[in-house]
Amino acid sequence: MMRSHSLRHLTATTTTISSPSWLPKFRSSSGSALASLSFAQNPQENQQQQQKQQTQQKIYCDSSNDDKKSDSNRASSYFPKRGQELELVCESLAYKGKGVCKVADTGFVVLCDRVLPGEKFIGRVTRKKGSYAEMTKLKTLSPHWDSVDAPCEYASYCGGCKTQNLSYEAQLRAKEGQVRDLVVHVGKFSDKDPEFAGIMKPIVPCDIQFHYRNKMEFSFGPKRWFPKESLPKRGDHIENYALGLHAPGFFDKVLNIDKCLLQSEPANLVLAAVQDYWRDPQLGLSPYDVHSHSGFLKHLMLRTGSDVKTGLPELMVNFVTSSYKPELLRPLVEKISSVPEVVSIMNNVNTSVGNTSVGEEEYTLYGKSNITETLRGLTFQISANSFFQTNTHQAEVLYKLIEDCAGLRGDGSKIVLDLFCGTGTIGLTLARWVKHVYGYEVVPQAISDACRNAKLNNISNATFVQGDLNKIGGDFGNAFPKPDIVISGILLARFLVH
Ligand SMILES: C[S@@+](CC[C@H](N)C(=O)[O-])C[C@H]1O[C@@H](n2cnc3c(N)ncnc32)[C@H](O)[C@@H]1O
Repeated sequence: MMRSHSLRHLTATTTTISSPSWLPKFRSSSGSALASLSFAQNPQENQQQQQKQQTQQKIYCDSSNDDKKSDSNRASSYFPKRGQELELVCESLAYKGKGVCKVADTGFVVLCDRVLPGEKFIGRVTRKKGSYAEMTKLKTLSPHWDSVDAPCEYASYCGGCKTQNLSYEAQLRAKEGQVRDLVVHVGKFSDKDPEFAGIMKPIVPCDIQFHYRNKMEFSFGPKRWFPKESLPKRGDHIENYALGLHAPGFFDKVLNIDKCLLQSEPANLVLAAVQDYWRDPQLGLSPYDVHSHSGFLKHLMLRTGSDVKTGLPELMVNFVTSSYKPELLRPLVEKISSVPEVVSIMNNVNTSVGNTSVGEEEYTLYGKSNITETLRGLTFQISANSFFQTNTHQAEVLYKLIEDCAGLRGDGSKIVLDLFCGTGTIGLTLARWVKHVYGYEVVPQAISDACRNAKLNNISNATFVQGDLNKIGGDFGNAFPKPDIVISGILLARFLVH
């Protein structure tokens, strides 16, 4: 890792955006000052697991270059037909949790949802996508390694979680593989480079695997979606309407759920209270239909923060509706406000036909218009549409890691540039150690949150500027002194290399 006088790029997450023209301005002269943070690798790889992987590779992967060449030749001439059934073995997990499989003898790549590394299964080809195909799983023939019982009753078909039946250690390894692939193939770093370990940090597992999410968004829908294996039988009583999470890959299919293991217990109490009441015909509430664009209730967003003084959870409930009709929501608001943790009930009105939850107008129906959270000893006010790291517990760990990687000596001499700063949380947690923080972000509300949060924490050495970083000109760097540390919360690894 570079010493503090050279420029560092700290990457909290990696995402594809094009490299803007101004970036070279901020590259260090040595060109290698990179501290990329990755939540991706378990350093204590279990030996047995490695053996399993090696065995599996022998069976399913071609490792020699010659084999790869002939594989790609065979793959280019082979294409499975739509509807064709194939017996495959999942080799690894791709981004978003799809299983990567190769058709025997051809090397042709097929992606399949809900299969896990090592699992042998029969699947049906659903569509062609460029040089690969997608399929759905029909039947598992032999289970994957590291199989565990998923604690959530909806896990096998809910779009919210895809790998709950894979042990946490295996999930970490899969994520590590994905980040490594990005860093190597997109970022063009060599994992053979002795300095690679300094570029891609080892994964830091989270101590809590459930009830960690501080924000969940559920959708309302006119019809409940059922997976094939649990379709209702003739004569079954089926409640109308749905409130829950989407079926994987479908914006218009809502799986009704009463409880989500990702969110806090108080958030589950609110979800249960809404489920219990919103269908009451006397309320006259209707779910929004994404096809006919009729109906009132679009989304239910639940955010959990904590009271700064007591540390106890505090909750924001945000109803996203297609029009402003507060009288329709009043009975629900009365019921939900009786949950002691609820301190804020908001209404975002979104009249567009899109599925987004950010309203053109926002109203406070009960209590305050934001909730609070504490991070690295600072207090943050979070409004309905503010970006805030969704795992507060792990954000604490991540931000500590950023502080450590930045190697700040606390002499107040450094300039920090916090790109894609959201509500400014990373920059603000560093502000106490540096001369000045400059934050850039496209969402105006996030910028006003950042400014408010700076004030709230008596931080005066931070400047936040609203703007689209994809559209800035060559004079961008004139707006602030040459930075010593560049943080980018949304970044393509390639960005960092050249
Ligand atoms: C993943 S969030 C990270 C926020 C912050 N760095 C943090 O860790 O809390 C990414 C942020 O990038 C912002 N963003 C996305 N595209 C942008 C662009 N073209 N210009 C400026 N900001 C952008 C988003 O609005 C969002 O707040």
